[in-house]
Amino acid sequence: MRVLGIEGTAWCASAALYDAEADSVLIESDPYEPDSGGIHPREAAEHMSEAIPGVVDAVLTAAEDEHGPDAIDAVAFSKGPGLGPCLRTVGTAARSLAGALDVPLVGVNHMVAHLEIGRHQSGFENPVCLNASGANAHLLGYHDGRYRVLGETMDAGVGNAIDKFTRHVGWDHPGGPKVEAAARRYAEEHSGDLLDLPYVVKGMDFSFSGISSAANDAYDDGVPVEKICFSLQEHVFAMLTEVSERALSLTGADEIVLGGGVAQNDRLREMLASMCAERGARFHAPEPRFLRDNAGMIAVLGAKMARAGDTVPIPESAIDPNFRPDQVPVTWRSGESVARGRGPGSDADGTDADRRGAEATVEFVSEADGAGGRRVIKRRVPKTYRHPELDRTLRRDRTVAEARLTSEARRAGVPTPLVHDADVQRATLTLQHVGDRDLAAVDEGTVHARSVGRHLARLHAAGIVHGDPTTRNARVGVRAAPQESAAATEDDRTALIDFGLAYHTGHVEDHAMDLHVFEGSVRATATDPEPLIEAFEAGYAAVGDEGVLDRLRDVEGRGRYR
Ligand SMILES: C[C@@H](O)[C@H](NC(=O)OP(=O)(O)OC[C@H]1O[C@@H](n2cnc3c(N)ncnc32)[C@H](O)[C@@H]1O)C(=O)O
Ligand SMILES: Nc1ncnc2c1ncn2[C@@H]1O[C@H](COP(=O)(O)OP(=O)(O)OP(=O)(O)O)[C@@H](O)[C@H]1O
Ligand SMILES: [Fe+2]
Repeated sequence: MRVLGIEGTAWCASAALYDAEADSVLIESDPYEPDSGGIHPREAAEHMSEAIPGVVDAVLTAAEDEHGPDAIDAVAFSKGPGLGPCLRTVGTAARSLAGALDVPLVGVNHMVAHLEIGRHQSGFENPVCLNASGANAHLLGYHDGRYRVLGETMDAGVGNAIDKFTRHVGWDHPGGPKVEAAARRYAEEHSGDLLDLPYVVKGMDFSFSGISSAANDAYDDGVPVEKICFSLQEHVFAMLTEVSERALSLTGADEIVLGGGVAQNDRLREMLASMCAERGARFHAPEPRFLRDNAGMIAVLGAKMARAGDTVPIPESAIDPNFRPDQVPVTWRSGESVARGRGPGSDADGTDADRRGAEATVEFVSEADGAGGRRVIKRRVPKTYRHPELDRTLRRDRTVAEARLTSEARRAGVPTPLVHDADVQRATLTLQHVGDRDLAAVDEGTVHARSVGRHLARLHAAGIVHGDPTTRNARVGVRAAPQESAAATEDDRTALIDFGLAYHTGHVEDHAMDLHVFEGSVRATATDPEPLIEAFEAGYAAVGDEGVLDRLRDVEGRGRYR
């Protein structure tokens, strides 16, 4: 099968020929380069109208010269997400070409194409996928016929966050490669001294708006631009690597593929490769021509979809500027799930064997402490992928936060482990052992999910957010609560752990994010997530503020393709 792909979601007018038998890809691209500032949608669309015919013609001529007039079996195009005016131009070109050649048309999701090219090349079966592109940043995992969004940016895409700073400094678009070059110069010429910038992760979600503004302010205050570029990269890429590691830990997957234009950055690839090497996970990043926007990835996924019969009649081939990756029915893969690694005895099964979380190693010890209770020793081990200064700060701050807020949460009526000892220097906590297993390892978890809802509502009423309430950070058992109260209630069967990302806040938005993080983890790990989510929300509503649930709907509905 040979597929002609067309891409033009924002800046890159591109056409490609994918020959499935030879597994070869020919790509012709014509980029739009704005004279000043960022991408102007109208200019970008004009560029598409001018450039698409040329790149399509080049690819079609090459195909027909080699294979004759019936060279093409299907036409695939980027249906979204992207800039509406650009998508419409490309859609029109694709429809007329499919009509003229009399072949089927395939409508491809651009973000799913960014990740499928890595899966195709690596041969990995069930990777977690990190898409680091201009307008987006998200982690995806396959589960039951869809790519679930395990985590994503709550505001700007990662490339856009970097480009926002370079625009402020007056550099031309795209800014990413210039930031990379400046950061490399700084690392070579200086000791790699780091500027402290906001570092914001919430479970597997993250935010870049604070860091872009802080970088702009630092520039206005006279901090050398190379130092800001270096520090921007160190913070932003460490955030992406941390959430990727958390996704591996949560799902039990042991493979990662990377996609998107920002993935051309050597430092990002280096951090991910080093994190994976430390965990014993496999890592793949395609070569640069398949990372930045290109029609090659559209043609490759188009061929898989066409082979699965997933073509679209021309009247139904409308573009969708807000097309999310989790809306795509994945017709070209079978039913396996990214969370397959959670059978008994595996690291993610949540029963009691020493384990490695995303941040820490956890050792289970039987302590002769009079009460005969078991303990866990949690060590936040240094992460060699991140800058030593950033690593020290994060490990110290999180150890302190965990010790303090685990205890405060218990005083607010939420079952949490007793903190026996905190060694801040070594970033090590000794905690009471709670529960028999993680909620993620339980098949019938609705009772526990309801309790997690009530627990979070109590926490929020006390002005605390958990920051990482996942199904691996809820421990369940006949009696998971530490207190020996006479009558154990239903809520005593579920305890919350891992308060390293917890903080004090009364903001509805922060409370809603806690709910969003929990629901994301349920969708990532549960076979049938909906009953758990319903029970969780009912539990929250019974104790907490309905306004937070309204805000949750708002968080979920926000279009993030800006
Ligand atoms: C929807 C679609 O139009 C959009 N496409 C897109 O964002 O183009 P892409 O080629 O994936 O990524 C471009 C971004 O990639 C950044 N970039 C390119 N080279 C870079 C480098 N060496 N380091 C950091 N960023 C880099 C650019 O600054 C720019 O922000 C998307 O995939 O989100
Ligand atoms: N007090 C405890 N009692 C029983 N089990 C625990 C306790 N603390 C941790 N564990 C177990 O160890 C695992 C990892 O611990 P924890 O979540 O605190 O580490 P982490 O590295 O921060 O993990 P992640 O960031 O992946 O959630 C938990 O999922 C749980 O199975
Ligand atoms: Fe892209």
